[in-house]
Amino acid sequence: DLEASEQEGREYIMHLDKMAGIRKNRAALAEWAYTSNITKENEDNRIQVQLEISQQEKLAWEETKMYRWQDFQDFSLRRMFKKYSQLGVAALPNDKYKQLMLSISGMESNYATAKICAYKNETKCDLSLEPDLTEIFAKSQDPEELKYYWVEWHKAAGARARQNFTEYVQLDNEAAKLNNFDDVAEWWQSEYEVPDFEQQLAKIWENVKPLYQQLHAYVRKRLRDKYGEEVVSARGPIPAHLLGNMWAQTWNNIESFTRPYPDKKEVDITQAMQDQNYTSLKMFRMSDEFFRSLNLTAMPEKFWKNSIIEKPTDREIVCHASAWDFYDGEDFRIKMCTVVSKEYFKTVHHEMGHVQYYLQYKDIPVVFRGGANPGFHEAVGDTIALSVSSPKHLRRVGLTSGDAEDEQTEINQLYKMGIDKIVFLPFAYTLDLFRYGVFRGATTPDDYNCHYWRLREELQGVEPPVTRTEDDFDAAAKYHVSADVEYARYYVSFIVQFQFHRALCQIAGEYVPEDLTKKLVDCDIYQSVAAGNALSNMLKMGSSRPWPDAMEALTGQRAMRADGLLEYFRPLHDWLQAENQRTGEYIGWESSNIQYC
Ligand SMILES: C=C(C[SeH])C(=O)N1CCC[C@H]1C(=O)O
Ligand SMILES: [Zn+2]
Repeated sequence: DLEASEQEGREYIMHLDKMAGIRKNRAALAEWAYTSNITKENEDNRIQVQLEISQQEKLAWEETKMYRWQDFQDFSLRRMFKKYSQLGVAALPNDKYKQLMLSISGMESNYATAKICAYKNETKCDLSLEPDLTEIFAKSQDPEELKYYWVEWHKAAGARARQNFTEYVQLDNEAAKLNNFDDVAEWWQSEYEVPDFEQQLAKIWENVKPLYQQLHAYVRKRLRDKYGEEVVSARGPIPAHLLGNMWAQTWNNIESFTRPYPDKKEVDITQAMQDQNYTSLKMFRMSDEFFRSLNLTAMPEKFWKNSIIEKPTDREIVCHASAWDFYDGEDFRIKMCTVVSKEYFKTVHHEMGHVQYYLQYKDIPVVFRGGANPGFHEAVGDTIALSVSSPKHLRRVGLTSGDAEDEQTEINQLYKMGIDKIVFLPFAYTLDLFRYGVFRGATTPDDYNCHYWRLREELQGVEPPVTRTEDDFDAAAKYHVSADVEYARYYVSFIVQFQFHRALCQIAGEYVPEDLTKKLVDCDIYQSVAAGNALSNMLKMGSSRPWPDAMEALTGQRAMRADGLLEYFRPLHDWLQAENQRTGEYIGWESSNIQYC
């Protein structure tokens, strides 16, 4: 009868979940071994382990089909079976599975080991993306030098990945179909468990676009003031290499010469950290201390022992920052090539946020050890970093003596946050709109680069520094495209983190709407146990319930909405509109004169 089989089902699935934890631990260890020491031997071992594990997953998957779990009464039990009823890439036959793994690791190792020759010094050809090119894009204000490095990197990491990427699309789509999806786009979107996910992304963009266009217009004017009409036009897109970042995804490195009130003291914590002899470890210790101040969980001993927080000198590793769960309840790690700078301070918090999520949900079934949706996992660390980057907190930890709060300082602060958070949204939206089109076949290999730049121009209002052709493949010059990592999660994160931040600030008594002494922009939840407990209650849920339930637990809202972000930046939006009116700057952009299709 149903009762007995439901009880049998429970015993079976709990056993299967335990075995799945052992498999995921083994897979993570093999992946860690490869990405922390890129050698052919470690790549072969990783693929060998993945193949063996996929066989075991297939057997487990066959067994789940013996249970009529759809009829079970217990919500969690049904949800566990539902998740285990989806096999994933292991549904591919062995040879195709292996081919898919090889094409992805081919792209990823190319990206991780690509070396560039120095500008005006062709004999020095050992520059890496991290830390070398990252540093150059953060500091250089020479358009020709930036153009050179932009072109070289996109050649080495983008064009060279085109063949592998084309193969990966084909094989990953086959895997999607074996999982009853039309294509990978539908598979990726199923992670968000809402039928109108793509419409929600579009709606949010419509809400944020007016603010972005105002910020874009202001920045273009300030760049034209600096580089001249020849380099930055009055009504066109902004050349992508002048925005302080290889992908123009965040513009915080151009703050020093574009901020609204330049005579106000600049808040440059990179300089302060270097002056105070900060080390990478100190940044990690400070982040850990912030989480502990909220009554959240301290990083365990193994974390400090096993993590790799600086680039090794004796081997090649994947430097792109990552946080790891080894699914045994005690081994959690971060791997990143930290440099003492404001950007990496933010990334440390971002990665520590992932590990805190792992710690909060480590005692629930393995299958539920994930973000309520992928965007939630990306939002935890950033939400904490919104408090850390407040002038109040930076003063508290001695990283800035900054002016007392006045209207101009506040606009400078909101501008600093805006060129990090607002400008990121059209970039993130572009990256997966592009890939949705590729997986759906609307974008074919001979349109890859043309469609990529068309979206970049339409949504971000940026243009390539030089002519592009289909010999190029600029999308893969971004880590997540070369590493098969979905990107809409960051778009979601940059929206929901402001809903989380607002809720936590109210719980901490740091934000009271209409109370000018308790403004959202000044909120710092540091040491608020009440806020920490509320955050913990949401994080402990993992993916055991649909994400609107998790969102409601913390914020009382059940929908992802731009209103948190728009409320936070309201004063900046008003200021930008007035400033662009004053200067007569054209809002928006006409099509580019650079040939890319
Ligand atoms: C830091 C990580 C690892 Se999950 C990352 O990839 N991020 C964090 C913000 C956006 C995105 C990027 O770098 O493109
Ligand atoms: Zn992340």
